[in-house]
Amino acid sequence: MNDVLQSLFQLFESAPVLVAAYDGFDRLRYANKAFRSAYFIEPDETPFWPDLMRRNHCAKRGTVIRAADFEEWLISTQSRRGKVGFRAFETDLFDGRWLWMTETVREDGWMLCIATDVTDLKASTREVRQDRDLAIKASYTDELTGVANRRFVTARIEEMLQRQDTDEVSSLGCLCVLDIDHFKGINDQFGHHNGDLVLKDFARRIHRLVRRTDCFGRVGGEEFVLALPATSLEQARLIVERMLVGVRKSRPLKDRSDCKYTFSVGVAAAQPGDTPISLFARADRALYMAKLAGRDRIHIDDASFDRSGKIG
Ligand SMILES: Nc1nc2c(ncn2[C@@H]2O[C@H](COP(=O)(O)OP(=O)(O)OP(=O)(O)O)[C@@H](O)[C@H]2O)c(=O)[nH]1
Repeated sequence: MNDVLQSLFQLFESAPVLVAAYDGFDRLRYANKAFRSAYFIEPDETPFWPDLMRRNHCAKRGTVIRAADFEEWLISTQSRRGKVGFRAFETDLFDGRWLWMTETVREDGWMLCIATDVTDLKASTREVRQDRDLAIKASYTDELTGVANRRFVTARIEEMLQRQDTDEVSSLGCLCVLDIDHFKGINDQFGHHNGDLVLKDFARRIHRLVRRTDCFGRVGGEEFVLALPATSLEQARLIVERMLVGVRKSRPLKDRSDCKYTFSVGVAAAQPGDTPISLFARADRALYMAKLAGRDRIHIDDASFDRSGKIG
């Protein structure tokens, strides 16, 4: 086996295809020579993907990013990156090359990237393919905040519910419904445009605390969901508590330091036989309880306790 691994490693190093592996935290753990050269990575470096993209973008090298605002592009891309088992797309580099990039993702979040140079391939129809990729991206993205939309998140919840390879109820995962408190009041007091900025601030803050294996998206006006596969109620509670603290500190409007906001969360643990609708209904009921109890808090669905017997 060691011989095979060694030969494989040598083949990767000499191959013209770009090969890389990222761990569940999106840290580069392996890149062959072709990959390191395309993205300007030293042999002993293991950067996080966002840092790698940011530094290459600043130096105008590596991937060409056409978005006007790099950080907004990053949030939008990260909210879908590594959340599906496999995807493939065309991308171009500052050096003029076009790559056909594939991403294969394991359940624990590790990702294998393999890219081939397709610069000379069907260049005349490239624009059509790019338009198709942009349309696919748009169909999964919430236009205002850039995070995933209802369609994308629902598909991830379905996948979470299909992973019934365990008897432990708590390890199927949890669904959280997050809703900004008194959002109508924010619109009324600060105006609709500023209300939009609050929504964007919320999406950005929550997104920072979302793990690669989780999925966060906007499903309605001021309503968001967070799917946490293979996560116990106790772990879910800890994750959401950190989000509540982060949002409490936020002052989302530059010129209005008096503008602050909170949100409430309902959490339900997935049960065997659940559908996205039944699970969402329980989390939504828990959200209602959190609102009733005074807002700016988390409420865990009572049935989730009953069935798992304990928290976690
Ligand atoms: N600025 C802005 N407002 C939106 C958007 N979508 C929905 N809204 C507003 O969000 C508000 C939601 O208000 P409600 O559902 O009454 O709830 P709330 O005021 O947040 O109160 P609680 O949820 O009970 O804490 C409504 O006034 C909507 O018009 C949007 O994209 N941008």
